[in-house]
Amino acid sequence: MADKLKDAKIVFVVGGPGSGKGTQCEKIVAKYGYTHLSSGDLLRAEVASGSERGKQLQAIMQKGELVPLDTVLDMIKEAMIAKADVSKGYLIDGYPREVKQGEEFEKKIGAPALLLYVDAKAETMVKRLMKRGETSGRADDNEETIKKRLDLYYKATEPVIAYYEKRGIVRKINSELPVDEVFAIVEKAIDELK
Ligand SMILES: Nc1nc2c(ncn2[C@@H]2O[C@H](COP(=O)(O)OP(=O)(O)OP(=O)(O)O)[C@@H](O)[C@H]2O)c(=O)[nH]1
Ligand SMILES: O=c1ccn([C@@H]2O[C@H](COP(=O)(O)OP(=O)(O)O)[C@@H](O)[C@H]2O)c(=O)[nH]1
Ligand SMILES: [Mg+2]
Repeated sequence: MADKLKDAKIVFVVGGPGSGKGTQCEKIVAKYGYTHLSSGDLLRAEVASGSERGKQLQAIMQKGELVPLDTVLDMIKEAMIAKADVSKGYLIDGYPREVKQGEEFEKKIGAPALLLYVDAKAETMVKRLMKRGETSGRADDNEETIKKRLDLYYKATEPVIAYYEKRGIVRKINSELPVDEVFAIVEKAIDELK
């Protein structure tokens, strides 16, 4: 376990593609000063750097598949350590994607205090992503890749929620509501942590 991160407050933010994880994380950062680390954003930054590794990642992400576990975990850990002296807590957004990723995270970094489960209907998520795709420039915001991301979410990521539910740290957030109403529920869950 990374020594610097021993006492870090860790929140996993899990939900389907386009469920609103990033939107809620921004609001948590503004109010609580947490450090927001989106696994997808970290991967996209590597792609944008044009590195050899980035090129391999791009091919995987374009297909809506999962990048090897160690790659993502190393990136998250590095980013966490870089903020360890100033961070009030960490939002780990879009991770774990599968139970194994959660187990590895806990071995190498630490245990989450809370899992925010951002929940919206498949139909809602597809609609939001198609709209976002008009302006996001994200190579994976297209109909075909969205479908694959959704399938993988239900198959690989939903079991993560069941896994942490057994530990009693899951708070389910209905993200069908308007953003501010969703955030009011999120606030309650974060406030319970203090
Ligand atoms: N009506 C409504 N729209 C939302 C809400 N949250 C997010 N959206 C919209 O849905 C789209 C996707 O939201 P994101 O926060 O990017 O979703 P995400 O879960 O981070 O998605 P990925 O980056 O694909 O993992 C955005 O264009 C938002 O404007 C919400 O609570 N209500
Ligand atoms: O831990 C992760 C996080 C993301 N990804 C890849 O990055 C893409 C975009 O992830 P993000 O969380 O940004 O968006 P989402 O798929 O939740 O809409 C995914 O489809 C995966 O290909 C991955 O492989 N492992
Ligand atoms: Mg996001």
